Amino acid sequence: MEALAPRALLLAAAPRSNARISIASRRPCHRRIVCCSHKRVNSATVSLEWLTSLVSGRGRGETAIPTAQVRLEDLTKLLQGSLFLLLFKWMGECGPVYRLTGGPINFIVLSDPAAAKYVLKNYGKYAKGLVSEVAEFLFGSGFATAEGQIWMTRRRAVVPSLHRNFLSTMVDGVFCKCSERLIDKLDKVAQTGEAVNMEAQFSQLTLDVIGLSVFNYDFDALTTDSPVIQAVYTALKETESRATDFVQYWKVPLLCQIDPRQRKAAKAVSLIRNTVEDLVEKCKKIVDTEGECLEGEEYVNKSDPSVLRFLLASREEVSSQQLRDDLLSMLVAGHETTGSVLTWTVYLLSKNPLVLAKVQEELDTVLNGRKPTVADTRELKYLTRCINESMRLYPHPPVLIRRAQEQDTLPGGYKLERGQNVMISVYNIHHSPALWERAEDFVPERFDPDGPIPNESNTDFRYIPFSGGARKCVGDQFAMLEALVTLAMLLQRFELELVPGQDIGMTTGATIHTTKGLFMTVKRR
Ligand code: HEM
Repeated sequence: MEALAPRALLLAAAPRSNARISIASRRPCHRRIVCCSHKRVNSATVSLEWLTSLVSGRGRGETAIPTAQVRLEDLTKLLQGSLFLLLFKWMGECGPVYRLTGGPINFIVLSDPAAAKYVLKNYGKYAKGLVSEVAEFLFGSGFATAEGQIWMTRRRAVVPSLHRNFLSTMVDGVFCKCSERLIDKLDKVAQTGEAVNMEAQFSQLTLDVIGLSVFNYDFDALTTDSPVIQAVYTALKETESRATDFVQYWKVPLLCQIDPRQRKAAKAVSLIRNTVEDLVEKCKKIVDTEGECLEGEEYVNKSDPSVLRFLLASREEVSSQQLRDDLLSMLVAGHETTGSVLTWTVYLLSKNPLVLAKVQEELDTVLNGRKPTVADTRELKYLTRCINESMRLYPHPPVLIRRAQEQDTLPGGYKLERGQNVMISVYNIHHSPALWERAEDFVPERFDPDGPIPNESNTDFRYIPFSGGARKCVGDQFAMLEALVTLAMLLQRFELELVPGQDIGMTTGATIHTTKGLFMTVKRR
């Protein structure tokens, strides 16, 4: 949820027509960002060391933390919205702990599992901070970004709704149902031989899944192309932008009414909120007419096992607005994340035919053409490792953000001031050659299929696709089952081949997206 397009860095680095920037070899001008006395020069030869050296004197006692050098050639990646790739490059230059700064931006970037573990396990000392502030316009007081007491109470209320009994009901009632819908759609495509954008299909499928599971509402996005998908994407992009805007102009209501970006974001948020509100109202009416519902394990056996129904049935007192914001949190957090996991897993499998063949052999042995049950998913060990490995290579989101609530010292002796923003680069940790053999290769076997499912605890925070500590993902089991069932159904039925000649670039919209889609041809097996 927190991947960043560093607008302030971008603006600071962009060679504007009247930009006054200094040449690397000259003494840096120690005034604020737009320094004044240096001549304009050919942008191609300009280094931006001045930008980073501006703050080299900042924060006494932090000298042990090197500062990343932002250069002009970094602009392309910044413009493509793939800051996380630059964070990786800077890790190579600066090591696993460094400072990233420019204009109002000042982050300590962590690519070290011990430091990440420390920060994630010390929620309280390290709050969500910046993320909560910039995402408030979307999530309101929803528990995905709320802090302190609200977060604690609401997380406690929601977690039982994702009980394993709930998940087993979901496998057939929702995951298989939505996958069948996708299969029907792909069957038609297979007959025409046309290429299909699988990224878009997975985004639609996961919206249908989260709609049914959280609200018992069928968006039917696979058939009708719901506007909610674009709205969620727009709102998350706006969250990213706000995290790195030079001037927080969006705090001024009048400017929000004028600025096209803000108007677009406001429209998107209002669409999402209205949708959630309608669904809550509908469900309330049903619950009222049925009288008191059952809770917990008994409850999930009822015909509507949605999270909303569970929360309405619970004895926990909650305002309508808080309920709506919590559900919105789940809708947004649970949609694109799983969609992106499906996209990149299918991409990786299509690039690794031997791995794909092994997956299909496992599917044929375990399922023999059947739909998977919960028990079957436990036997799909190799496919599970493919998903685990896909989330290592493509973590969603690629960075996590926290803010130090007090002065502190990280493992390794790195001192942080109170209020310091921290970026944990999950992408860097997952790609670090110091931590992984053949770090850039897709090797599902690196996680023993007969061993435990990799997580933050059994890898000592080398593997953290669902984060760790108190704010760890609440939907991790849900997401893994959803991905397993979808891929099992899809890959036993179809051969998916990448359309040749595509440039599958990466960008972020909280999760890692492709830049132009993932076009594939589909053939029945
Ligand atoms: C493979 C898919 C998914 C991935 C990779 C993923 C990843 C994450 C990560 C990394 C966090 C923690 C962020 C942080 O530490 O700052 C998180 C939080 C969260 N996720 Fe997921 N998630 C996935 C699926 C889901 C699903 C399906 C749901 C809902 C059913 C969900 C609901 C949430 C919520 C509500 C939070 C906030 C928890 C809190 O702050 O207490 N996620 N997710």
